[in-house]
Order: sequence, then C-alpha cells, then structure tokens
Amino acid sequence: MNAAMFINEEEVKSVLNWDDTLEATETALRATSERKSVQPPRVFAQIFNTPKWMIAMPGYLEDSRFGGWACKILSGNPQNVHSPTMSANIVLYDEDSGVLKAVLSAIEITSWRTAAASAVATKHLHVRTGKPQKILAIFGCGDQGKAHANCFYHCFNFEEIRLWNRTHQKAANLAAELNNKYHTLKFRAFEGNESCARDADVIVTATSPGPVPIVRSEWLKAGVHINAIGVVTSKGEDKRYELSAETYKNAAVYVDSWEGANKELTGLLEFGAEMKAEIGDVILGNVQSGNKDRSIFQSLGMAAEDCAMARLVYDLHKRKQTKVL
Ligand SMILES: NC(=O)C1=CN([C@@H]2O[C@H](COP(=O)(O)OP(=O)(O)OC[C@H]3O[C@@H](n4cnc5c(N)ncnc54)[C@H](O)[C@@H]3O)[C@@H](O)[C@H]2O)C=CC1
Ligand SMILES: O=C([O-])C1=[NH+]CCC1
Repeated sequence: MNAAMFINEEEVKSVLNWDDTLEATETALRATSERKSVQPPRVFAQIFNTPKWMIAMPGYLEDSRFGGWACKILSGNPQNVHSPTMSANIVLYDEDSGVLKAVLSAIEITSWRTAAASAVATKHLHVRTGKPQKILAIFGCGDQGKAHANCFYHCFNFEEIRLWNRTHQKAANLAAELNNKYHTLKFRAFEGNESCARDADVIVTATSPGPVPIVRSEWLKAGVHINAIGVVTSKGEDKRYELSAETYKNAAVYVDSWEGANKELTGLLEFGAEMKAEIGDVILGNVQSGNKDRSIFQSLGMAAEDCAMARLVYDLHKRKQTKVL
C-alpha cells in the first residue's frame, strides 16, 4: 500500500484545467439527480458569537472516471483583511477500502468547481435555450468572482463582462488583469450595482451577503439567468441574501441538491420562490419549462463536486509524477 500524499495548492494549480473541471462538475451534478452520490447535509459550526465558521462536507460519488470518497473541511473568517477569508482541504479515501489516499489543498479546487457549476447551470438553463449571451455581470471580485470571470470567458462568448465590487478599486484591478491576460477589452469595472445589473443577460453574485441585497428585481431584464453563489444566512431576524425577495419571487429557482437545499434554503420559501428542480434533472432532461422566464441557480456547493475534483486532481497529479520519473 502506497503512503498517503499531500497535494499542495501549487501542485493542484499546475494540473487544473477548465475542460476536465467542467466535465467533473457536470458529472457530479448529474449523478446527484441519478442518486449516484451520497452527501448528507453538511455540518456547519459557528464559532461562538463571531463571524468565524467551520464546515465539514463528507461525500461519495459513484462514477468510473470521477468517482471518489472524500470529505472537505473548510474554515473561514469573512473579516480577514491580510489573510485569505477561507481555508479548505479535502481528505480523499480509496473508494473500495476507505484507506486514506491523499489530502489536497482545496481553495483552488473550490473556486474552480463552483465556477464550473455556475457555467454548467448557465449552459443548460440559458445558453441551450437560445437566450442571448451579450452581457455578463459579475458581482464580487474575490476568489470566486475571479474564477467565474475566467471560467465564463473560457466557456462562453459574451461581448461584455462587467465587474462590480464593494471596493471599486478591486473591480478595476481585476478588469485590468483580465484584459491584459486575454488581450481583450471585454472586462469593464462598474461603480454602481444598478448600472452593472441593468441589461445583463447573465449575472453571477459572489459576495459575502450583507443585510441589504445587492441585486434588485426591478433592475433586471426579461429572461435573465442568475447564478447566486454567496452563502445565505437565514437565522431569526438576521437574513442575508445577495438577491432581493422580489428577485426570487419572479424567477424559477434551481439548486444543486435537494438534500442541501431542504436544510439551507428553506428561507427562500418565505419569499414565495418557486423551487423548481436540481440542475442534474435539467441536464437529464427531466424538467418541463414553466411560465417564469427568469432563472436563478442558487448554488450551495456539493460534496459530490469535491469528490469528483479530488479524484480528477489526484489522478492528474499521479500521472504527472509518473511522467517526471
Ligand atoms: N456556492 C458555493 O459552492 C460556494 C460559495 N462560496 C461563497 O461565495 C462567496 C464569495 O467567496 P470568495 O470569493 O471566496 O470570498 P472573497 O472574500 O474572496 O470575496 C468576496 C468579495 O465580496 C465582497 N463583499 C464582501 N462582503 C460584501 C457585502 N456585504 N456586500 C458586497 N460585497 C461584499 C468583497 O469585497 C470581496 O471582494 C462567499 O459567500 C462564500 O461563502 C464559496 C465557495 C463555494
Ligand atoms: O461548497 C463549498 O465549499 C462552500 N459553500 C459555501 C462556503 C463553502
């Protein structure tokens, strides 16, 4: 039996690529709706009366290429300024024996698979239905916002990609970095969230939601698709969503897994949201279109995605090591 290995963030980054990530993530979403994954609701620990948190996400995914048995453990402090707001590691086990195979740094994996899940949702709910791909608006220019900008640039052909951040300079810096990287002028930083949202065909929200939503229904065009990925809070009076209640009410809402949504998204029912289907069921062609022309993918993030990604990165890393030897 080989000794378990640690795959650090640099090693993970050196093998990650969008095409495999999109395939792994789409497989996890589809397999979830085929009941080929095990992923009980994640365990969430708030650290006393602080914004600090910890999450454990155990899972198992059955698939010949992306199957895996793993648990991701995250810790976070949204108030961090000089250090990352989140740390993440995945513990990967042998699918048959349960013996430890590897521990993988999972900040990049989390960003890549979350962006890929939004891209898969956008492909099936928006692009494949023939809706326009003119303007993409991304709210939040942290790790997730940046990963979404890269992923959507890779997958789609938007004419304009708008970036908004609470601190405008961060959006301006990211726009400059991406225009430079891709030799384009498509990326534009916006000062106002309303002007950024108006006329957008597709929206991504990737912030830590505050008490006031950053996107309002009356700003949005007919047929818009939104990927809302910021973590929602619905504890007593403290309700924090990136989108306004009206935005939810006027759209069909899709989730990654009912198991997670039934625990973490019950607050959306209070807004009168129509909780339509899992993305996996859309991929499988099991969902009839309804009378709402706006769609929201309310992404929670799934253990099955992390299983698929851990297996992918482990296999690519092993292959690379064998080539070097
Ligand atoms: N759905 C999923 O699978 C996942 C969701 N997330 C969530 O995505 C969100 C973004 O994560 P990261 O990019 O890693 O965080 P980050 O800290 O790197 O970036 C967050 C960005 O949002 C902005 N922001 C923070 N609070 C804000 C507020 N109240 N209003 C407006 N803007 C605000 C900050 O200026 C920052 O640029 C978080 O809520 C995180 O929990 C993270 C990983 C996976
Ligand atoms: O799926 C995930 O890894 C997370 N969702 C919200 C915070 C982290």
